[in-house]
Amino acid sequence: MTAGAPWLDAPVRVAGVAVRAAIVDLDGTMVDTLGDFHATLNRMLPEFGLPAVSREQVEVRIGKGSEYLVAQTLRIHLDDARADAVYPQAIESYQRHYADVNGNHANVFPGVAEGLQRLADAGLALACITNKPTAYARELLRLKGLLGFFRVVNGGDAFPRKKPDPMPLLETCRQIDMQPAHTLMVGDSQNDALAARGAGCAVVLATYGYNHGEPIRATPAAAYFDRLDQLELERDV
Ligand SMILES: O=C(O)COP(=O)(O)O
Ligand SMILES: [Mg+2]
Repeated sequence: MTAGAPWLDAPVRVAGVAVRAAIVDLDGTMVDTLGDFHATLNRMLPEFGLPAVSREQVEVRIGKGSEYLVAQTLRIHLDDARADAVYPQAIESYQRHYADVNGNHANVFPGVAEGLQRLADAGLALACITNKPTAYARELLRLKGLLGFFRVVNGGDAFPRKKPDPMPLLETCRQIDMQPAHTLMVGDSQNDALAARGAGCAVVLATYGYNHGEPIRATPAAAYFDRLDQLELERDV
């Protein structure tokens, strides 16, 4: 082994893939934030004279960023023209309420802290990519005691394009000085898998996340996991 940072010298086999870094999604992978999204939307909607939404209605609209969530929620009761007309005020209201709600109705999924510790102990560099705004993502990770695991946290506003575009993964690999081929994407949705495929990263997917209401096993992945700390991991490959 040559001198230098341990992650440059020792690839780790995770779910059969030799990697030196892992990029981990936030909502639906590390933290169950459905309650935060639900509470925020139900503070926003009455301001526009609209009825409350159910958790089920929110769940299938998570994962493509706040803009998509708000635009699609407005369309439950409004036609496209009305929804487009109120959108600018609605997204402003949503972001204001989200800042207040962030983390209050959210829980870390079982096995996540232990799983991140295991990946870090194996020598992997860790980064977080989410479609939620960076400031909210950092605050949520801090509140849940997970921020310290990550060298970088990039939200949906960090780059001109969001997942499923590969840009956030490619830019994050550059920031942490890793090749995409040596970087594993850990996510919960088809969005994460598409971004990973476009970037040339392998992907593993959580079985407990959101995935827009679709069964996750329909999306090709190196592995599917029920708990992050149960991912197959082998050192010194
Ligand atoms: O849709 C969002 O705001 C966040 O979703 P993600 O953390 O799964 O990317
Ligand atoms: Mg997700």
